[in-house]
Amino acid sequence: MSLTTIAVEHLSKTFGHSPVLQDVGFEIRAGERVALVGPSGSGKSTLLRHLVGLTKANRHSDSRVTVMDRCIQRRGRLARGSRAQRCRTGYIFQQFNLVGRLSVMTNVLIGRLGCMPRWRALIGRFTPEEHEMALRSLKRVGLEELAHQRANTLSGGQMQRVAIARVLMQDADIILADEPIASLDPRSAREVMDTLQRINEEDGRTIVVSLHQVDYARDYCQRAIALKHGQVYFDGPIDQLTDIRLAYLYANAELDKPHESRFPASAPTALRVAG
Ligand SMILES: Nc1ncnc2c1ncn2[C@@H]1O[C@H](COP(=O)(O)OP(=O)(O)OP(=O)(O)O)[C@@H](O)[C@H]1O
Repeated sequence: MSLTTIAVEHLSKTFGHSPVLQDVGFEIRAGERVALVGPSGSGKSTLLRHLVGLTKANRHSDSRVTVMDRCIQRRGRLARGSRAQRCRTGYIFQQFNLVGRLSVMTNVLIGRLGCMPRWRALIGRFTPEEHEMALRSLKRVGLEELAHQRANTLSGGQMQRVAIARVLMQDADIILADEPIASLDPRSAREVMDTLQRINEEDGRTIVVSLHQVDYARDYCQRAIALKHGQVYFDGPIDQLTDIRLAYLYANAELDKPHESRFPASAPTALRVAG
């Protein structure tokens, strides 16, 4: 397997008459911790959804999304087997998406459904090994003591950590987190980011996390990909996403011109900085 774990080429997406992503391209290596930043509406969620085939690119574009050497979609068509591939990519949402009336343990076990034989998934029968695995996952996010509590009795931060434990059940090599801390208080947000960082460092799982709060990106990620108006505005080490670049990222203006490209420039204003 190559070191590149996610490759996006010429990705364009238009909703109605609104271009949301325009010729986006980048590569992410296995084990990286990448922050996806940019103003509201710049296309962060749309981009993440393309990586798992939940959204398809424009048909007429020459786009391609490859994850762990397997094509997910090409020219706006899902590749055969892309659903199975989804199992290897965990997805965490801002709103946790837990089933509130079920126990924490059952919510975590649900993460295993996509990897089980269909008949067993249909009747929801989990093996003792899967129960053990769920307990281990809960332990890793520091919530094993809450295993039998109903999910809707947890705090937001705890719910998000349960969502991370659920992703661990997939044994996914890649975790995509779409604004996982947007609705959390600062302390819970740190706990969630600490958990993601620990999983990245201990397991080498690749983490791509979209964030509104750039301070968290600076504290927890090595690299930033910044989107502006659906184009890659910056791609490089997080410490080079300077205050002035951030000011321009969030302002209605352009500062940087392409230079020192590590990958083919995907947009006329993209700044790519070699790590
Ligand atoms: N299914 C859809 N149909 C139509 N428009 C959509 C759809 N999904 C997203 N959009 C539009 O695409 C644009 C980008 O949305 P997206 O959610 O990807 O941005 P974002 O950068 O994640 O924003 P935020 O940070 O506010 O979540 C927005 O204008 C949004 O309204």
